[in-house]
This record gives sequence, C-alpha cells and structure tokens, in this order.
Amino acid sequence: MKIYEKAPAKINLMLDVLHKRNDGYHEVEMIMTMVDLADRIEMAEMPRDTIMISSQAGYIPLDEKNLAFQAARLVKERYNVKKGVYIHLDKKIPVAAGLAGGSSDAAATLRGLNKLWGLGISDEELRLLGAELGSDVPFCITGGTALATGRGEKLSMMPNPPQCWVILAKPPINVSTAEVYGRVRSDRITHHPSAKRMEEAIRNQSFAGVCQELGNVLEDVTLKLHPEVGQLKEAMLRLGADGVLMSGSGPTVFGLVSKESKVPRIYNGLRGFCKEVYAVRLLT
Ligand SMILES: C[C@](O)(CO)[C@H](O)COP(=O)(O)OP(=O)(O)OC[C@H]1O[C@@H](n2ccc(N)nc2=O)[C@H](O)[C@@H]1O
Ligand SMILES: Nc1ncnc2c1ncn2[C@@H]1O[C@H](COP(=O)(O)OP(=O)(O)OP(=O)(O)O)[C@@H](O)[C@H]1O
Repeated sequence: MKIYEKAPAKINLMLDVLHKRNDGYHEVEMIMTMVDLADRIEMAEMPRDTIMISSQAGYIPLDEKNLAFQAARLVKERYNVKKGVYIHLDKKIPVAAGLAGGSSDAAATLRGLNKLWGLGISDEELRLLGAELGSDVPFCITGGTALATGRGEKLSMMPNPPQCWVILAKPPINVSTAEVYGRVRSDRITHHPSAKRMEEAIRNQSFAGVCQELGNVLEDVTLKLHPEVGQLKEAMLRLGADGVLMSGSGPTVFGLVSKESKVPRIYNGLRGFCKEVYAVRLLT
C-alpha cells in the first residue's frame, strides 16, 4: 500500500515574541496560514523493519537528521510498530527558508503513517507528537489559519484571510532559527505587532487591514545580520506589493497582492534580485 500526502509551506502574518522562558524557548504570539506551495510525500510499506528516505533534492539530509525520518521513528517507537517504511520527499518548498518545509514534511509523515499503519491516532495526539519534533509541526498537522501561542504549539483556529496572491522570494543566504531567537531582546522590542488587530482584519475579510497589520519582531534581528533581506522587502514594495513581510526567522520575504494583473511585474522584477521567486495563492 502507498499513501500520498501534501506538505504545504506556511507564512507568518504576524509574529511577536513576549519573553524568554526558563526552558530556553521564547513565548510567542503568531498568526500563521498556509500557501499553495507544497512538498509531496509518498510513503510505502517495506518488507524490512527500517526507515528509508529518498528525495530528488540533493541538499537535505536523508538520515536521522531529516524531520520526516524523526517523525517516522517517533510513531514506530510510541506505537510499537514493527514495520518498515520507505518515504520519498518531492521537495518544492525552499529549504531553510522560514517556510517550515521540514516541519510540514514531518507533519505530513505523521498524518500519512497514521493511515498507512491504521493506528487511529487522533488529531490532538498527532499535534502532541508533532510538538516533540518542532514548534511549527503542530500547526502543520492541521493547516488552515491559526493563532499560535506558547512556543508555537498551542493553536486556536480562525477563518482564512481573504484570498490573494503571495509572492515569495528567498535570497541565497542561510539563517539559523536558533541564532535569530538567541539574539532577540524581548525587553527592547519597541513595536509589538497585534494578534488581536490581525485577527479582526481576518474576521472582517479586510485585505487592506491584513496588509496593515503585518509585523514580525524577528525581522529586526535578521535584517541586521543580512541587510539584503531588507533590500528585498523594499524592492517588493517598490514593485507594487500591497503588504510585505519576512516569514518566520527568514530569510524568505513574502508580498501580498490583491490584483492578479500586478503579479507578473513583481515576479519578473524580483527575478533580477534572486533566483528563488514563487507566485502562489493562499491555501484557503
Ligand atoms: C520562526 C518560526 O518558524 C515561526 O513560525 C518558529 O517559531 C520556529 O519553529 P521551529 O523551526 O519549528 O523551531 P524549533 O525547531 O522548535 O526550535 C528551533 C530553535 O529556535 C528557538 N526557538 C524556537 C521557537 C520558540 N518559540 N522559541 C525559540 O527560542 C530555540 O532556540 C530552538 O532551539
Ligand atoms: N524534510 C526536510 N526538508 C527540508 N529540510 C530538512 C528536512 N529535514 C531536515 N531538514 C534540515 O532542517 C533545516 C531547516 O530546514 P527547513 O526547510 O525546515 O527550515 P525552515 O523553513 O527555516 O523551517 P522553520 O520555518 O520551521 O524554521 C535544514 O538545514 C535541513 O537540512
């Protein structure tokens, strides 16, 4: 038997850091949603009791460092499954981009193995398992649009934002999420984006409101380390995007665009700056 799962990328419409916790993580408030750019994951039973990963992408680990491997190992251990699985990752989401590519692969693997092995694990239990793998994984289990609190694992679902185009541009630099959080001084944040106002804009289906309330306190840190991320934001705005923000800890910048006729100009203009540019829709 074979199972196929889609693993979409996420963007953070707002991200606020409240304070650093004793366990080293940061207490956050984020509103996340999914975009129509997804990895495709194939899971097949194997005769031997082992986990095998393959991918067409040459630049991700295929051993126990891969989050899909970790997800499969966790399910096997926790539910005492003595079967093997072959997992193929067809990567479409840029890697180490701030788009939760690895987290979404892990979430899709948890969902897929639940079906492949007929384990009957509830969504709530899948989210708890996901939290053991990473802070973004529980959201990726459910998808949709949600307010995420705690270290990102506590979710409260909300309606999807009004449909629009999302232009994603990833500059060719590597950003470490741990380093970015490590450099945040929560007591020195001067402007906190508002989850309440963003939620209101979404509930009112106000595209202008969503654009106005975009905000990510991790931007200050990443833009200081990599000024080209700031230049990319400016370029996107200049080219006509209605609202622009860095996703997660970066370095991907996304632009929201309501008019389809504006998309080619922004897309083509950005291709002059960086190779990895995508024009997609929100996953609503
Ligand atoms: C930046 C975001 O992607 C926004 O959605 C997430 O907050 C990070 O999610 P993630 O990549 O799944 O993060 P994890 O794998 O759980 O953690 C990576 C590292 O980021 C830091 N980290 C992460 C989440 C959080 N709330 N506080 C943190 O300080 C920790 O140093 C941790 O060791
Ligand atoms: N299935 C996977 N797909 C992509 N990267 C993976 C995977 N498993 C492990 N990794 C490793 O994880 C690191 C982060 O990759 P990923 O694409 O998940 O980052 P990200 O988009 O910044 O995630 P987040 O937004 O959750 O911080 C990479 O350095 C990569 O080597």
